[in-house]
Amino acid sequence: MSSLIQDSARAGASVGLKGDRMTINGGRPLSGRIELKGAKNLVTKAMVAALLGETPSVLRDVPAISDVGVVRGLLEVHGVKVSDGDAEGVLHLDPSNVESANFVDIDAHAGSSRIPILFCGPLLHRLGEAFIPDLGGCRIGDRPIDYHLEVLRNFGAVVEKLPSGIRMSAPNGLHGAKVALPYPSVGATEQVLLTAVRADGITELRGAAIEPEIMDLINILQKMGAIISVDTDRVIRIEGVDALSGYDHRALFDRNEAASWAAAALATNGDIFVGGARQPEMLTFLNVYRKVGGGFEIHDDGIRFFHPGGELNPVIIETDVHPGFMTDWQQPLVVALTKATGVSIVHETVYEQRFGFVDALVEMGATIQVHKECLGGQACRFGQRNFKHSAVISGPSRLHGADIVVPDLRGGFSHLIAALSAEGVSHVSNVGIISRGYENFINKLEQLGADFVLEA
Ligand SMILES: CC(=O)N[C@H]1[C@@H](OP(=O)(O)OP(=O)(O)OC[C@H]2O[C@@H](n3ccc(=O)[nH]c3=O)[C@H](O)[C@@H]2O)O[C@H](CO)[C@@H](O)[C@@H]1O
Ligand SMILES: C=C(OP(=O)(O)O)C(=O)O
Repeated sequence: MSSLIQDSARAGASVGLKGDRMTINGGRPLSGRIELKGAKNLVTKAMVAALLGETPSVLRDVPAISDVGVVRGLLEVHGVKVSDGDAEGVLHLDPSNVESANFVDIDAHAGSSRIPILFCGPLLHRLGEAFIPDLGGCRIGDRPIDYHLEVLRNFGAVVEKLPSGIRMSAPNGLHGAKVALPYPSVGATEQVLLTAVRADGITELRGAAIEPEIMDLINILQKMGAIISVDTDRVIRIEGVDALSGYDHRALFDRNEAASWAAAALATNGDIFVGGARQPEMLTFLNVYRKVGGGFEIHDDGIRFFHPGGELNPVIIETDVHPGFMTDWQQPLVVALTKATGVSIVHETVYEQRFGFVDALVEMGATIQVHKECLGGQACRFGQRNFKHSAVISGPSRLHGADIVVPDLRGGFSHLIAALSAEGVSHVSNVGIISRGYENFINKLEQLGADFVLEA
């Protein structure tokens, strides 16, 4: 096992560990049981929410992924004492010293993840100012932060762009506002929540994202003392309160990791029990999985995903905001679709550049073409903008081993399962990036019987 990858997950190294390479001998079905912890896309935000409390918080089921390490480092820079609990996956977050912290090291966190932008509201409430370094995250599109900045201005923040990041202040405090998002952005919705809960007065957010991870963040904020109602048609109302306390919360499971292992089971002819996965948050994924021909069984303690034998079916899907088909599920599923008999279409409507990873699949023998047009669904924001955001996948293809370089988190997982399902040997570089969002993926692959060697 690569100690580099495991250490990075614990200590929270920021990005991919270049040089980390796996040699994979493909063609073996992945089979066995793995356990999920909390969702990357909730846990990191829940950690930021602890900044809003006047007393310590306890977060449970925290995965050992590098994105958690990044947020931990940022919180510590701001004076939050973060310590591991007695049990695995428990974090204690004590924000009592935030006001006296001297955050000189903030630049060291530039380019590490997208989470720093969510520190704005809590820091403006506590300190009256915030400095946000340049953001990181997967390069799957331009990923602007214009909605975030506009939202913060609506609350009364003054935003100043600097060469190395953004400085923000709130000379007159933050006040509840009427906000309408042009697109239901997950991050901008979280920005509103984390800012409005302690703003003076009432906030009404229209066009909100309603992903399960956002609903769990609302659960946490309510535990802290916030007053938030979720109405129909993407409207969220927040009554600001004067003070919030800490929380004790078990994080929602990682449905994106669950979908990734489900795709791995299908692509490798395997059978994987994903402990901790739940049906309600995966309803849309399960419908597509069934249409493709994947087998699943729902149990109280998880979901079993398996290839039932026979041919897989092609599908036409469109990624979308919740309750649609999550964009983060798309990349691993495309690998399974290379094994389906016929033509599948995947129209990516959330990110304009999320098909870069298919070049490696084509090199491995897949037949995939990407197009600028909106294929197989409704016209989306990218149709007129020259982005290759629709993929046509013709199968079934027999993939063969190749030398590939992991481009991003989900693309990296897709490359892994492509190599595991291929005939022959593949060399996959830059695999450290995968530990941004997949806890102990090396151990899990070992548990599932994958045949590979790690080179540091
Ligand atoms: C850490 C985390 O939770 N990441 C998730 C989060 O990312 P993230 O919160 O960054 O994604 P958003 O929902 O904000 O982005 C959706 C779309 O809105 C656009 N946009 C967003 C903000 C903005 O200010 N301006 C703007 O134009 C983006 O470029 C993108 O095209 O939601 C995505 C969509 O479910 C997921 O793929 C990511 O895994
Ligand atoms: C796009 C993703 O994450 P991030 O927003 O952290 O880059 C993802 O988890 O697939």
